[in-house]
Amino acid sequence: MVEWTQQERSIIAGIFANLNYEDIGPKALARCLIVYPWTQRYFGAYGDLSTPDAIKGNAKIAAHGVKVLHGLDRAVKNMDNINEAYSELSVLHSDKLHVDPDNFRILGDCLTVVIAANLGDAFTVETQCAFQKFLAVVVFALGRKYH
Ligand code: HEM
Repeated sequence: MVEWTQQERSIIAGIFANLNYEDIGPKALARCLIVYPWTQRYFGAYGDLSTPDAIKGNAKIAAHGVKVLHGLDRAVKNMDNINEAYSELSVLHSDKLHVDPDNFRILGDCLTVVIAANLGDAFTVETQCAFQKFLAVVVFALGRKYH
């Protein structure tokens, strides 16, 4: 079981309490698709992804970016039982969507970049440590139902 310090808990809660989901979610997913283009293969039904501008202006991608970010709320609200919180989403991404689980880490990295750019100096080393740990636990939980 993962142990969280009070400081880690308050940093994670603080990041999400101040997060603009409609801004950060689309930016993180768009970066993922642009910087790591093989991740586009799962979004074939989303329309034009042919250029970085097309991806950044794609409303379906933007909406899905918001949805993914809200998917992380589940972990924030269940810090002591993240595996259980993600068991259904893990099955979905593995059995139904066949998303390569390496991509979870990649998306997490893109999210880190976007949040860091947004927070500027407030994204301290302590903030990055707590957020990185949080993402590692989420990525592990999402990968649990792969077989
Ligand atoms: C932080 C990691 C991730 C979280 C929290 C997450 C969360 C979610 C959520 C909440 C949904 C909607 C499920 C539903 O409709 O019931 C979803 C669907 C989906 N996810 Fe993820 N996801 C993550 C990573 C990824 C990655 C890395 C990819 C591919 C590169 C991906 C591809 C998809 C696709 C293709 C769908 C279905 C979209 C659709 O139905 O239009 N996800 N994800």
